[in-house]
Amino acid sequence: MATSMTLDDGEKVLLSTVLQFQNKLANVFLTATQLVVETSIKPRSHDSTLDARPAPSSGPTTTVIDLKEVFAVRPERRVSFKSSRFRFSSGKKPHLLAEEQIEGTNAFSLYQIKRVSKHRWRHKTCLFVCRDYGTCHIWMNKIEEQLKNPEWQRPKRLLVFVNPYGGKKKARKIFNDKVRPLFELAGIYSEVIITKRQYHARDVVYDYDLKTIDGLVCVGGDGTFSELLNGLLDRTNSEANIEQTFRHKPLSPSIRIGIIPAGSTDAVVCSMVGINDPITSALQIVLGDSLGLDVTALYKKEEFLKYTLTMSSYGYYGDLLKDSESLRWMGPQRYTYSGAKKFFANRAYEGEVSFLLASEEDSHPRDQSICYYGCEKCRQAGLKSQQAISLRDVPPELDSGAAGDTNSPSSRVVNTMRDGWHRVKGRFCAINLATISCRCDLAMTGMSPAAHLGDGCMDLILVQECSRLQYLHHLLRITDNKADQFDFEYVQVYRVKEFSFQPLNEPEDADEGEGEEREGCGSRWRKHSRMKSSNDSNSVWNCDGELLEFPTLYFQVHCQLIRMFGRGIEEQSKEVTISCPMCCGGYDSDK
Ligand SMILES: Nc1ncnc2c1ncn2[C@@H]1O[C@H](COP(=O)(O)OP(=O)(O)OP(=O)(O)O)[C@@H](O)[C@H]1O
Repeated sequence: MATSMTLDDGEKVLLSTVLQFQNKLANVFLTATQLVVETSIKPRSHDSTLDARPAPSSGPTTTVIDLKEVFAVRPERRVSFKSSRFRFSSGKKPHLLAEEQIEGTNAFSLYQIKRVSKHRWRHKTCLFVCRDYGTCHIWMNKIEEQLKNPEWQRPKRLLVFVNPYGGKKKARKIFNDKVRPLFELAGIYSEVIITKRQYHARDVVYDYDLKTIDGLVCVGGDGTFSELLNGLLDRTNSEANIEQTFRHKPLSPSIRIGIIPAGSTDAVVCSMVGINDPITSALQIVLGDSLGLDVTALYKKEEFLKYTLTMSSYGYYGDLLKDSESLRWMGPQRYTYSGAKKFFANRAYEGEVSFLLASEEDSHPRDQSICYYGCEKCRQAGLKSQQAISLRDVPPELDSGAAGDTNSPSSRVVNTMRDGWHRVKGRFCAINLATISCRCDLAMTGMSPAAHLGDGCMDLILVQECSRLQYLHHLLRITDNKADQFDFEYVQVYRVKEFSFQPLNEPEDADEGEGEEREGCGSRWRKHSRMKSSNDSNSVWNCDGELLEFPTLYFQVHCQLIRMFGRGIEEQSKEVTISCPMCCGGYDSDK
């Protein structure tokens, strides 16, 4: 069975035999990355070992299975090898008529990803029947060996946090019914922690022996993920003696994080996968793909507060969050209710935003280039940030004088300062800063549809004071997949690297000396949600769904600081809906 032949594409054949596939005899060739099945063949009658014929050329009878998308190989019940006696029992599932005269099985199934509509993944099984037990054993072992390809970095041990409190409170069920079976099938051991309180996940991450696991998984919403992210980054910095001072350079953790959506918004998952579907996310973790995500460091003036990843908003979304906090009993509906309430209030807040524009080559939020799987912009940015890691530019001089106006619309003044910083003074209904596109059920293309996952930039969206009707137009466009939500005179959007906001009336610090401090930790971890420094003329910040009640903040984005399990959004046109009753119908993971 072992062979020295190669396929047409030059891949070395590791194993080749005649097997039974879809009730037909087939030449099957295994390489390090593929299983090539050539059907419509007759075995040579004189060949008692049923060794395969020469390498197949691709044609209509050739099926290529990409092993990168296979996550398990499992024995099946024994089946007659003779194709005339190979029959299915009733129904879709290929339960086979067993012939159990010889001990051990002669059949195995491959568990492979299948793409269904709208970025949704499921899995299918492909059954192969061998002539005898020995052949089956050799095939299964050899395939398992290839699935352990170290380049694919598939996790074997995971620490899983399940938040039973977030979203519709279904995280536990989602994990047990939909995720755990897939992890077990893929041979992944998972230690499960059900979170008991706020910051439980963060505290565990801080103390856990991370060397014993290949990744962290959060079954929850953006808030739970944010806790893991912050715990992990704080710990990584602390262990590397990096002080989280103003504009510090955080170190990238070596461990990856995966998210199974079970929250209210699930913006991180939607932006990474294109859909909030627990099975799809579980399958992406199982396959071990990696994705670098930008992370934004957030400072209160010069004091480091935390890292954020989705959206930080002042004005409308800040007020909305504040109002919805006491309505958690309503579940995700609370956001719709508070959203309507704050829309009718139609408040605007006065202040000054300063930002450092991304360079031209970093693209623009309205260039309509969507961040898809294999995104070239993110790849280039990742390379660039690796090279430039030690060549950080000088800190901004926020107080330096204005050097001139750029494209200043009548309603405001945009000043460019000597060091490339821009400044806009005005009254704003909303100031939104999106590190990633922030897709969710209500806004399927996201708050900033062309934002990238790992280009080292944030999209700054400024909505100037406007009428209710005008604001409604803008909001409706966000929920409309095809319309441009930035195409209004009162909306400006910029791609930026750094950003700061100063309200017109700086409130006095009410939280000096308050807040929780974590001992033995490089950084100070405060309970920011308790921090209050607002007054009536100011709004509050909604940072990744957490309320920060003082307005003067500074943000700096770090290119691909965290590595996630996932592959990014696949372009719809490349997705294929596979419907194969012979081998795919039986073991759908969504059953
Ligand atoms: N057992 C628990 N009891 C109370 N709060 C908890 C518990 N476990 C975790 N939490 C907290 O629940 C908060 C909300 O969780 P999460 O973000 O996952 O859900 P969500 O807010 O509904 O979803 P999203 O953030 O996507 O809108 C987190 O900040 C987390 O600290």
